[in-house]
Amino acid sequence: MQPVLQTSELSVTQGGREILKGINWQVFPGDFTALIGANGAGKSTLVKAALGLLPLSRGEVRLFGQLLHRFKKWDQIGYLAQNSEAINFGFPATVTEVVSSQLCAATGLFRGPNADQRRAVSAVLAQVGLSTKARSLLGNLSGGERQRVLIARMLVTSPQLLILDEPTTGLDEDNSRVLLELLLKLNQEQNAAVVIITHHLADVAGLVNQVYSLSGGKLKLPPVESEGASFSSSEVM
Ligand SMILES: Nc1ncnc2c1ncn2[C@@H]1O[C@H](COP(=O)(O)OP(=O)(O)OP(=O)(O)O)[C@@H](O)[C@H]1O
Repeated sequence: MQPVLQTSELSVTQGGREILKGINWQVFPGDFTALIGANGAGKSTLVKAALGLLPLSRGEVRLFGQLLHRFKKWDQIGYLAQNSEAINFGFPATVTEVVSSQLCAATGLFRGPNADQRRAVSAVLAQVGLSTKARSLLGNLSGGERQRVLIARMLVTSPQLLILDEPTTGLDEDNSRVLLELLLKLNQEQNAAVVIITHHLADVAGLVNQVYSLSGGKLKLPPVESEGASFSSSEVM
């Protein structure tokens, strides 16, 4: 089976310091992976580098088998960055417009969504519990609702690889559970690969089938046995 994400000897240097040191990592269709590690370990750096958002100092990345610089099918990948609060939510757009904007690559920026796309937007807003807010301006939403708009935007293209950087930050207990259940459903029913960066392993322990730990610039499978997750003690080579 071809990995949807593969890094080979990936190294990243930031501010003169080597943050990631020769990381070999593979994510396969159907994987549900947690990426854990202390603050500053380099988790966000790893996923950003894997998505071409940061330069590599060494190594290579393949997405769906393609070298990163040749990869074009970005609608196959959904990425939710950390700290979505940094996004300009004052922009005068409605929830529907923001989610629809993700479909622009298919329709062109100045053409409205077609009937299928409008249905997809409605469906994804229902999935994240925002149907009643479809016409609301972003600026009038709570922090948790904004986070759910970004999640809906990420999901509307039905990506096969979902990467979420601490996605439950700002969500209450109910909405965190709804999001994790939705990710599990996409994983199980559509075989989507999910990578979730989290500091709350207990919240995802029953969902994930592997846990990688980042420490000292290296990626490891931690030596833990847990129900619902298979871990081994080896370092990922
Ligand atoms: N632009 C930058 N210039 C210099 N150093 C940076 C830059 N961006 C990140 N770093 C450093 O890289 C290291 C890894 O940061 P990163 O955000 O990837 O960690 P993280 O594991 O995601 O942390 P957290 O759990 O706190 O989100 C940190 O020491 C950070 O200070």
